[in-house]
Amino acid sequence: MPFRKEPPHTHGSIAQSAIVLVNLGTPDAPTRAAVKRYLKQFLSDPRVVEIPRLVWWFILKCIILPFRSGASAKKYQMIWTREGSPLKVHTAKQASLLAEALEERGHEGVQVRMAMRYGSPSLPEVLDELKAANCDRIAILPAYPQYSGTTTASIWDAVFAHYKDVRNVPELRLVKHYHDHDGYIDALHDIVQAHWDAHGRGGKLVMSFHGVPKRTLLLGDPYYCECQKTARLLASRLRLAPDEYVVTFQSRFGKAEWLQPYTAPTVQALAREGVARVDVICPGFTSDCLETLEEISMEVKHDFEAAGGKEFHYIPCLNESPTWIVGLAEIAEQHLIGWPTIMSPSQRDAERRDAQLGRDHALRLGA
Ligand SMILES: C=CC1=C(C)c2cc3[nH]c(cc4nc(cc5[nH]c(cc1n2)c(C)c5CCC(=O)O)C(CCC(=O)O)=C4C)c(C)c3C=C
Ligand SMILES: [Fe+2]
Ligand SMILES: [Fe+2]
Repeated sequence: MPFRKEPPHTHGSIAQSAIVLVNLGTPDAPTRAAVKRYLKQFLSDPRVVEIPRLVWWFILKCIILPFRSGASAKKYQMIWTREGSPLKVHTAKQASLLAEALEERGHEGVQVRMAMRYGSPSLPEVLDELKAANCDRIAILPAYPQYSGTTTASIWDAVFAHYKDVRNVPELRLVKHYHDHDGYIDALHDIVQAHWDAHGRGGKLVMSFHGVPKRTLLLGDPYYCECQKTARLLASRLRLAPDEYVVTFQSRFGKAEWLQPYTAPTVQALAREGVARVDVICPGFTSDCLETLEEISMEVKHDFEAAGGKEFHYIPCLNESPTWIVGLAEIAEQHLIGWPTIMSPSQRDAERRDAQLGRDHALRLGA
């Protein structure tokens, strides 16, 4: 197999470390054409839709893309901001705040980038850019706290596919999950507590996670269990009794059964049982996006009120909350261990001397 052309190895150059914060992706614009392009790439991923390729290709091309693209574009128009899609805006800010936080914690020269699994900036372009910046150690940090084959592993597929025809592959670290990490749970706790301090407290805390087909759980995907563990840890940090919170799953796609209970029917049932106020948080989303700002804050709110509920409080995602940036830095730091990102001045001098020796050696070789 031919390998991609790359510049000759530079003897004696000082390799850098990098972190890539990878999120799902989002359309480039809230238009039918852009949403169609995005959905086509997303829904063609065999990790996301597992039905036989030819059958799915037909359904996607003839039914899903023609009908869903326009409807989804209208939803994106409702949440779009002047800076762009909320998912991308928050992920970009998180990446830049993470770089600052790592620097404050004494890490030198760690390049932090955001990338999207679908859409832009794409993983391949970001990984190429890091290669050009001489990054020979890369930690891939998915924006998903809970591992799922449908999301996390799909990022890994894209990373492996990218390096398949690269000769000099960097050292890679893949963060699998952080659903039970103290920094993540603390950040969730602070967001809920701040909301309660400002707006009082409802009768029930609904923790709504993105769903996946139930079949994936039966076939070994740990996603459901990781969501349950996050919920349990958050409830315990908030000192909630079991009857004070409920775990639900949203965003069902297609006709198959997904993880249950579904969010919308659950809040409707709560309203009918006389729960006047619900507080809803989406702990599996680290950035606000279409699924939280439109589906939860608009559609599910409407369902709750139509069933007789009085007050629907949506609690925002972690976004750029200060405790979350600390949490992200702690998670990143655990995966930087052993990489020379913190050096004493004498270690730094030794590294520079060694690089010079490498360059002298290269000159003697005529390289
Ligand atoms: C948080 C983790 C996510 C999992 C798990 C997940 C699985 C999953 N999603 C779909 C189908 C769609 N998801 C869509 C949007 C969307 N999904 C996530 C996250 C997870 N998805 C996010 C963050 C977003 C929002 C993106 C944004 O631009 O804001 C969409 C597109 C929107 C729409 O048309 O409704 C689809 C479709 C499947 C099939 C799946 C698992 C099998
Ligand atoms: Fe999704
Ligand atoms: Fe949705």
